[in-house]
Amino acid sequence: MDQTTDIKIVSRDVHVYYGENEAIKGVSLEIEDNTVTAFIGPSGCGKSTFLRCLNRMNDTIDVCRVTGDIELDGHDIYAREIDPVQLRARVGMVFQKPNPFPKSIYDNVAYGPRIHGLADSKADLDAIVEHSLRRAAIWDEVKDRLDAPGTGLSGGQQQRLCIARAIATAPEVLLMDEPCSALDPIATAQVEELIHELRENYAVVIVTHSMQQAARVSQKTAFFHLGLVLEYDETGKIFTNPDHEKTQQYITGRFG
Ligand SMILES: Nc1ncnc2c1ncn2[C@@H]1O[C@H](COP(=O)(O)OP(=O)(O)OP(=O)(O)O)[C@@H](O)[C@H]1O
Repeated sequence: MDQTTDIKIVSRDVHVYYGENEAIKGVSLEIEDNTVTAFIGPSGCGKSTFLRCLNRMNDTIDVCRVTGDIELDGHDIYAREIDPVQLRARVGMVFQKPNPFPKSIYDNVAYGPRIHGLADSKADLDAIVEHSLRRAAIWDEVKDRLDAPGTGLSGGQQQRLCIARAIATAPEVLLMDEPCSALDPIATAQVEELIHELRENYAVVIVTHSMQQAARVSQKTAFFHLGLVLEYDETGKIFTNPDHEKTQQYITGRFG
């Protein structure tokens, strides 16, 4: 069997500054396609900051400055000709708190395809909306009320709607910043199951505070500490036999 995995994103010597504060201090990492990669590490070590570099969400923070290289399929995402809005359609993001637009369920999902001109007709758009909601494992729950407001759904449903919204622009990468932290255990299990399935089509990168979640959903894990990646390996290795003492201390709950 062919064991080679395509590399989707490469970062080289990435540094991130908020004003004078250096939050990321030289991170080089290769993120594989069709793989769930977990970012773990103590609070404030830079996981979200680094995640936001991967689709240039940090551009929206005035004091934030990024140096180094990040390539998606071999192309520099910080190159002058790259439109960050187009980039974010290819590298979608799901946030900690479900944040549906104050629009109908249908329009939440249709929004991205509309602004990116991905549908030629109403039938096309309907098909994209249905496909995205099915892919996000929420179609059966909402198909009879597509005109109802997205904000009226339960927290877990809202998060799956946000995942459907991210999928609707046909991204290649999905970034998830603690996507289950506002969800109850049942909704968390549904989203974790979904993450597992999404790996078939996307490179998924998830920031999580839950060791159990990282162990359950990811194949690769990066351990962040004080703005550096101290260890990056197969998830099984990180959780059973890490190379670094700090990783061992963190996964066994001795700090963080
Ligand atoms: N918008 C911002 N403006 C200024 N400093 C920021 C901003 N966002 C993050 N920082 C700082 O950057 C550092 C890394 O924060 P970041 O949120 O990336 O860490 P994290 O590992 O994701 O933390 P947590 O697990 O608590 O979410 C911290 O020192 C934080 O205070």
